[in-house]
Order: sequence, then structure tokens, then C-alpha cells
Amino acid sequence: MITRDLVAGATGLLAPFNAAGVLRAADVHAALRIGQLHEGTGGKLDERVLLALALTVRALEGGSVCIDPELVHGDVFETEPAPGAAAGEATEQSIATAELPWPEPAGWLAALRASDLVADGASAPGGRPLRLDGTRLYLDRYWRQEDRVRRELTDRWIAPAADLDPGELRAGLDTLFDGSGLPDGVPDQQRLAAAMSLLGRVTVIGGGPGTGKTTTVARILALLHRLAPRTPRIALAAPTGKAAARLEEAVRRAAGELPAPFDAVSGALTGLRATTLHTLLGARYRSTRMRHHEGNPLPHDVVVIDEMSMVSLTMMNRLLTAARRDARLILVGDPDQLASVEAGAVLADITAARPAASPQLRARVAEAADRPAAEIVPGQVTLEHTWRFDGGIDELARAVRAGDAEAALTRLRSGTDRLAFVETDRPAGELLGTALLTGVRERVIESGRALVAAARAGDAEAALAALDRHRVLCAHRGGPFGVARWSRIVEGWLAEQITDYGSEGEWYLGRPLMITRNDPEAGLYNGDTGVVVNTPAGPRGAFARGGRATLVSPLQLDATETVHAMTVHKAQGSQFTALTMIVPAPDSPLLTRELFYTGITRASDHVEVIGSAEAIRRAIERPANRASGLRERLG
Ligand SMILES: Nc1ncnc2c1ncn2[C@@H]1O[C@H](COP(=O)(O)OP(=O)(O)OP(=O)(O)O)[C@@H](O)[C@H]1O
Repeated sequence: MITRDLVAGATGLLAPFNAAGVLRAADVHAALRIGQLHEGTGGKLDERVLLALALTVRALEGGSVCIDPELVHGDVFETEPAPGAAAGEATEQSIATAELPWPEPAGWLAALRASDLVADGASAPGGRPLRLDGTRLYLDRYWRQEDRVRRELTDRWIAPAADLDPGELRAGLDTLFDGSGLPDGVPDQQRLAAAMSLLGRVTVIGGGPGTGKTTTVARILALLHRLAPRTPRIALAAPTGKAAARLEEAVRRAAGELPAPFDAVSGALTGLRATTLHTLLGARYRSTRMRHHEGNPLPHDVVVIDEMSMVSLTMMNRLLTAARRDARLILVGDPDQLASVEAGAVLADITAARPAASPQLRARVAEAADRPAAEIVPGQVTLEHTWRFDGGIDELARAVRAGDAEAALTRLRSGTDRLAFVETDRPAGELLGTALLTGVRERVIESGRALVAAARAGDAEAALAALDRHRVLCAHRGGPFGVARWSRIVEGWLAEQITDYGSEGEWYLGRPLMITRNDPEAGLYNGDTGVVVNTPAGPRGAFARGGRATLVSPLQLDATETVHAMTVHKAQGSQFTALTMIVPAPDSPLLTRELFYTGITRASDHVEVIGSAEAIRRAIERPANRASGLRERLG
């Protein structure tokens, strides 16, 4: 069912786009409000300008920071679940847009250029709601953010970081990055990443799971501790609480593995705490202003941000304006994962850009990394070699990343002990009781039993470990392939197999929880997961913090839901031993390469995919297409 949230005042071109569901009520209202202000100043608005304005507002919702009037008719628009639909039953659908009265692009652009609502070109003065840059149309606020991010990155890429002794640097790199373990002829990208991060001011270290990103970061920090004239002040952060906890743990593990003489600084690195990016920047309750900004910069000499794919344009702008110009910024992530919930695709844009290099910095990096200068792209390194054996998950991920659907399907069907493929186009409701769900049912029961046993025994750490043993991941929240349906199925299996399951009431022991609203005071963030465990004081929510369990009273847990299954979006930044990925129907607008890739790469040991070959092919062949100008503007 398509939602048509009709606006009475939508006239002209706005009306058919609103009726089709391409424009939501909020988009139309925003356009009308700005249009009325404009008419108040005596102008007469071209309906094509109003349409472009409403579409630009709408695009933000889909993650794009701008629209291109020449291309926007080809974008995929999706409905929102219908208001009033039964909870968990509604699902997003694609909207057919071919029949809509799209304005002819050349005339549309000309109308925009002539409009008083539009600042035309990068050098035009501000003060107008829209900005046209080439053929890209932005809300001016987002254009300014993108422009600031571009300037901050290019300025920082050009200037080298504070000097380190070149001889000592080379010797340190020789010890920590000796290339052992790499196949013959494979260049040591970890060494290159380290050289770049130490010599430059901003470095993006990209790579898939297990490519040694965190290990590299820990070694970079160890080198800085040894080589910098004074002990560096280091910040570790990630977009979500879960990702921050993982970063902290991974740095601690990698610090513990440092060879002599760097093991002398492991203590300093082991003591580092990671926070969310919001906390680092000083987010305040009910305020969008951060405590740290240009006028009150972060004090740190080194800022490491992990899971950068989840960082939006707005957040990147905040980070770059808050970090000192002379600080070293190390930005880590997997550019092939889903982009941020809010608009922008910052990591993917930066890693696809080829900015101009400072010849001096390039020569220094080449010398320290032992690589030809021509191979150095300023400020970015991709790690390719996978260090973790995962028996086929990595090869599946590589095929997905490369957009090779047939290779991915062959991998999935190969039947290794790490990959399982339940090939079906039927939703779970129709598969209950059949052999097709045997694998997922067994995993759910096995991990559920361990979870409940640990929770009842009051062993919070064992319960948290059991919680991450297996997870069901879906694309949608609602609908036949969604989280709500799967949660009921999982709960049914657990109730059937575990004696007295859920008998303690709302806060039953072993109840898996997910936080749905940030609570900085309790240190809990939207998407964090935990489990209810037994304590002498009664049931408590246990959450992983700094490698240990923190216990929170149910009284403090007012924004939680039970998490027997979760969306891939919510699972980003987490890792599970095993997972079952539910692939929706082929026409799902959420089905993209990034979604499928992010889903399957959340598992360390076992991936089971339930879905049709057709839907998987569709996903792999459809990369998410977020409109942004950053990639091109970075050069
Ligand atoms: N140069 C290396 N030589 C040998 N082992 C390595 C090397 N680099 C990393 N490893 C090992 O590979 C594994 C994965 O490394 P690491 O956790 O740093 O990867 P990652 O890219 O951060 O992974 P993820 O994204 O999954 O968190 C670790 O066990 C680590 O010890």
C-alpha cells in the first residue's frame, strides 16, 4: 500500500509529486513556507523552482545532500510505512516515477539560475535558501557544510604534521611493519598507512573486516608515543557506543601484542578510553551545538575515529571544525558499508577522490614507507590483505564489493562450513515448521540457552558474550521479511525450548535489549545492546563498556526494546560470531549492495543467508547512489 499524505495547499507541480508519494507532506510544507516568504518580498515563484526545493528537502531524507535536476527523475523513491498500519506490518516500497511530469532539465536549470531563491555558483553570495553548484542543487546550509569539509581536508592534506626525526621514524616502521606474513610481491599498505598518518595531518585508512586497521592504529599510536617530543594527547571515538567499545577493546588487544621496544608504551595505550563522537565533541542535551568547535577546539594531538562510514556530512563538518589544525586526524572505516543515517557519504567520497598532493609530503611518505612516490595518494590508504581466516566470508564479501553477483552466489552455494544459503523467495511466515529454517532455529536456540543460563546465574560477562553469538538481521523493520515478524518467530522458538522462558515478567532474565534513545548520563546510546541479568539487587540491564559489563537499573532504562532480531542499519558497528541475514523481496527499495555487504560482514565465523538468488543479484547490482558533490570537489 502506498502512503499518500496529501497536502491541501500543494498546487502546480507539487500536487502530482505529492500524490505519487515522491514528496511527503513535510517536503511540500517546507517548500511552501519558503515560497510564501519569497512571495512576501514581491516575487513570483516558478513552480519548477518550488518542485526543486521540495525535492532537495526530500533528498536529505534519502541521504543525498543535493539533487541534480538532470538526473533526479532516475532516483529511487520509497514510501514510508503507512501511518496507522499495524505495528511491524508496514514496509517500504518503491514508487513508480516514470509517469510524473518531470520538468525538462535544461529549462529547469535555467529557471533555477534565474530564481531569487537560488545562489548561482560557488562564488555567489549566500543568504538564499538554495545554491546551485554546476548542475547540483543544495539547500545552502548543506552546500556550506560540504564546502567547509572540502576546504578543511585540502588544507590539512597540503600541510605536513609536526616534524618527527626521519631516521627514528624509519627505524620504528622497520620494526613494527616488516612485511612478514604478506604474500610475495604484495605491498605493505599498513606501513604506508602508518607513514602517512605520522607525516600528514589527516589520513583515511580504509579496508574491509580483518584487514588490520585497528592493529595499524595501535602501532601508529605506539610510534608517536616513542617519537613525539611530548606524550601525545589521544582521542579515540566512533559514531556509536557499540563501535566505540569495540575500538577500545581492539586497541587494547593490539597494544598488548606490540613487540619490544614498543611494548614499553602498551600500558599507556591499554589505558585509553573510547567514546562516541557525540561525546568527544561535547554534545549537549537537547542542543545541536557542540561544546567543541572552532572557538573551543579539542585539546588532542591525535584524533582517531573508527567506523567512519557512519559519519554524516554534518558530523564530519563538526569534527573538522573542532579538531585543531595541527592535530593528526586518523579516520578509519570500510567505505563499502552503508553510509550514515543522516545525509552524506563522506567516507566513500573521500576514498574515491584523488586530491592533488604536496610534492614534499609525498616524497617524505614515499621515503618512510619504502614505496615509489607515484603510488602515494595523499591522505588515504586502503588495506587489502585479510589477516583473519574466515573460511569464505571474506571471499563472499569481496565478490559483493566488486559487484560480481554470480561469483557471490557461487560462493554462497559452495556449502563451506562458514557459509549457508537457504534459497527461497518465501517469507518466514510460510517457512515455519519446514526444514528450511532448521539452521537458524538451531542457532537461535543454542545461543538463547547460553544467554538465559548466564543471565539467570548472574554472570553478566558470559551473558554479553552469549548475546553476540548469533543475531538475525533484516533489511526492514516491518513487513513479511522484517524485524517485527522475525522477533516473534525467535521468541516463539525460545519460549518453546527454554523452561520458564520469560516467566519473570517485563524484565525477564536473558531478555535481549536495545537502547532506542541516547542517554549520555547513563552512557547509553541509541542502538546499544545489552541483556537483563540476575543480581542480588534484582534484575539489571548489563551493557558492555570498556571490556567489562556495566549494570543499569530498569528504572533508568525507559527507552528500550527487545532485540531478538535487528535491522542491518542498527547492527552497523557491531560484530557477531554467527548471523542469519534475511534478504527481502527483490523489489525492496532498501535492497542495495551496501546493505547486503554490511549485513554479511557483521559475522566473524558463520553467515547464513535466507533469500532468493534474484533478490541477492538485485542487491549486488544496485550500489546505493547518494548524491553529493564532495567526491568531485575534492579532486
Ligand atoms: N601485519 C599483521 N601481521 C599479522 N597479523 C596481523 C597483522 N595485522 C593485523 N593482524 C591480525 O589480524 C586480525 C585482524 O586485525 P584488526 O583487528 O586490526 O583488523 P580490523 O581491520 O581492525 O578488523 P575489523 O574491521 O573487523 O575490526 C587480528 O587478529 C590481528 O592481530
